[in-house]
Amino acid sequence: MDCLFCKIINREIPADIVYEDDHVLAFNDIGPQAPTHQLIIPKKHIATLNDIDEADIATVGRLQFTAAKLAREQGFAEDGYRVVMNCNEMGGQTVYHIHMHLLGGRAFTWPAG
Ligand SMILES: CCNS(=O)(=O)OC[C@H]1O[C@@H](n2cnc3c(N)ncnc32)[C@H](O)[C@@H]1O
Repeated sequence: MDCLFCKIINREIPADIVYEDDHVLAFNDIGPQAPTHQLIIPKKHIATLNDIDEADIATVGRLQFTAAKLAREQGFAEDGYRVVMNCNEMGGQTVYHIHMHLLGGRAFTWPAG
């Protein structure tokens, strides 16, 4: 699979991993946009949000559950944080393995750019 994030899951490419379980991996983003910027990805390769099917519902929910867990563990759950998932070109997606951005440690504006 020529997928950057699958290569990280398989440890073919290094990453600063902050969480892992049977279904989900989380690691620090290489180009952080906040004091904390981590990516939470399913171990199952799903290219975009449009490719999610009924069988993936629990897995996608695990991304959000993990985001809240990481926010609590890193001390910004109560202050507040941003989670973002981008879909396809106009959504800004550049890595075609779905992932939830967890951004914390600063205030975020709305609407997002
Ligand atoms: C523009 C948003 N595009 S995106 O929503 O598709 O997000 C992709 C994210 O992956 C990050 N990224 C790319 N390569 C690596 C890597 N090797 N390790 C960690 N993070 C990476 C980018 O910095 C980017 O924030």
